[in-house]
This record gives sequence, structure tokens and C-alpha cells, in this order.
Amino acid sequence: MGKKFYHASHFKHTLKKRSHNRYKRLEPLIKDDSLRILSHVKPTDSSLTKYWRFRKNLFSKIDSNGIYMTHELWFSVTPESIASFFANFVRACMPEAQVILDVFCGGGGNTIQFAKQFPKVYGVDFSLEHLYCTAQNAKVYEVDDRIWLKYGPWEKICHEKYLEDIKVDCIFASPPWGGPNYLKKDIYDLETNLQPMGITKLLESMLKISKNIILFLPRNSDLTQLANVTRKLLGRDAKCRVLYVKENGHLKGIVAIWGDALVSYESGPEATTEKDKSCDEQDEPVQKETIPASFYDMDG
Ligand SMILES: C[S@@+](CC[C@H](N)C(=O)[O-])C[C@H]1O[C@@H](n2cnc3c(N)ncnc32)[C@H](O)[C@@H]1O
Repeated sequence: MGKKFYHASHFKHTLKKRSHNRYKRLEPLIKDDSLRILSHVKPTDSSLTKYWRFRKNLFSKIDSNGIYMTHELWFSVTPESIASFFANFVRACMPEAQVILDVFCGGGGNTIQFAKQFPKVYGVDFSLEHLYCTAQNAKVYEVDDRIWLKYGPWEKICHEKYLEDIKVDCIFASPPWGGPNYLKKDIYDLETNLQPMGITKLLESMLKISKNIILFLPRNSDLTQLANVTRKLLGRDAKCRVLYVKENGHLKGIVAIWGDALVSYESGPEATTEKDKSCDEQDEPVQKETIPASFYDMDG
């Protein structure tokens, strides 16, 4: 598997060697260092100002060396305290785990936090720019030696045989929600709105690789669909755990969780960052409520 992925430490070098055309596309951005964001420099695009104000919530190390972002990543990266919670949660549930696969890895918000906890983290994204950001940000966090990156669309990569042959302990994915309109409807339809495929196909594509799966989804996701897909793909007695994810008291989304070790774990890990600790005193960053899919069996 290693050969199919680009090691984050040598991302530019390997890309240049293996795919000159792709490298050529990135070269101007690399030469100008134009994706680098320094903490004190406000983006020229004023629509990004509201995200820039919270830049330290996304990557706390932005102050030391700057970090790498594209326009899309400003509103897509998982905030660091939340990403750190997810990584700590998996570590607490699966202390023996070694390998995490982060599908839709974006700018590395989750990949980096997983790499702080686990020796091998694989990231997949169909944006070369985003993979470059992940590799560069991983260097800032000094975890690039633990990260391998794969370029391409998940709908194609998930069919590649080598993924089924490796032992991935847990898959994490923060799929695109389809833009800011996701809150316009009371209930978010996970079959028609989630990209690049509906929840059934997405979960099916991942279950071939690991039974332990965590999906970061909109807060208004249709929980009935989660219950249905769980029963359909895993059987009547299977469970899906749902955690409500908060940052500074604001509900940011939910995580849907499958796999015995992750579902049956009773008490969540303590938050680790200073920010989390202070949040914890007022309001938990992640509300650890669980809703097994079978909940709907019991309550109709
Ligand atoms: C919500 S962002 C992920 C953010 C990431 N978790 C982070 O913290 O930086 C979704 C990512 O999915 C990628 N993406 C969208 N469609 C994809 C597809 N079909 N295959 C692979 N990646 C895709 C986008 O390029 C984007 O980087």
C-alpha cells in the first residue's frame, strides 16, 4: 500500500517523480508559496474574514509558522479541538489500533490529530492542492513522518483492491455536506445531499475496508436514515452511535459511529487541549449522547 501513497514528508518530491503533469499543476503554488497563511495577514477575499477570525481554532500552530489553506478549506477544516477529541476518542476505544484511514482529508485537520495518536495515518482527497496543504500542515505539527497521502476520487479509490488487503483499524471521514445550504431544510437527507455518494453507498464502500467507521455529518442529519442503513448493511441488531459535537457551546455537527469497540465504549476520553479544558468547565465540547440504531426499534 505504501507505494500507492505519497509519504507526506516527501510529497512534492514523490509527486514530481511519479506524476510530472500533476506536479506541474501545483508548481506555481509551491514556487510562490501562495497557499501559506500567516496568522497576522488577513485574507484579501473579504468573504473569508469571518473564518479568519477563528483561525486559531482551526490550527493553533498558525502563530508559529503559518499554515496552508485553500479558499474551500477555510470553511471545511475540522476545528482542532474537535479533531483532537475524535482522535482521543478512537485512541481510548481502540488502544491497540495502529492504522487510521482519513477519507476526504482536506487540509489535514483530522489527519494531523490522528497522527499525534497513531503511528500510521492514510489520507485520501481528490484535490491536489488540499493534499499539498495536508502535507505542509503536517510538517508544521511535526507528524509528517506518520502520514501517507493518496490523490483521487473516493468513488474510484474505494474499488481499488489494495485497500481491502491492508489492515485499517478505523476509518474516519468528513465528507462534503454540499455547501452552506445544508441547514436550509429542517432535516438533512443523507441519501440525496451527501457527496460524493449517499450514506448507503458511502458506508458500504467503507465496510469493505474496516468495520470501525466514524462519519462527521450535519447536525440536522436524518437519524432514521442512519438507523435504516445500519440495519440494511449490518443486520437488525447492529448499532450506530451518534455523538453531538459542540465547539464553544455551538452544535457543529454529529458523528455517526459503527464498530463494536467504538460503539460500546462507555466513558469518553478527557479533552486534552487547554481550550478544551476551559470549554469543558462551561460546556462540554462534545456532548456524549448515544443513540443506537435499535433505539428506533424500541420506540417506534
Ligand atoms: C469537509 S472537507 C474535509 C476537511 C478535513 N477533514 C479537514 O479537517 O481538513 C471535504 C474534502 O473532501 C474532498 N472531496 C470532495 N469530494 C471528494 C471525492 N469524491 N473524493 C475524494 N475527496 C473528495 C474535498 O476536496 C475536501 O478536501
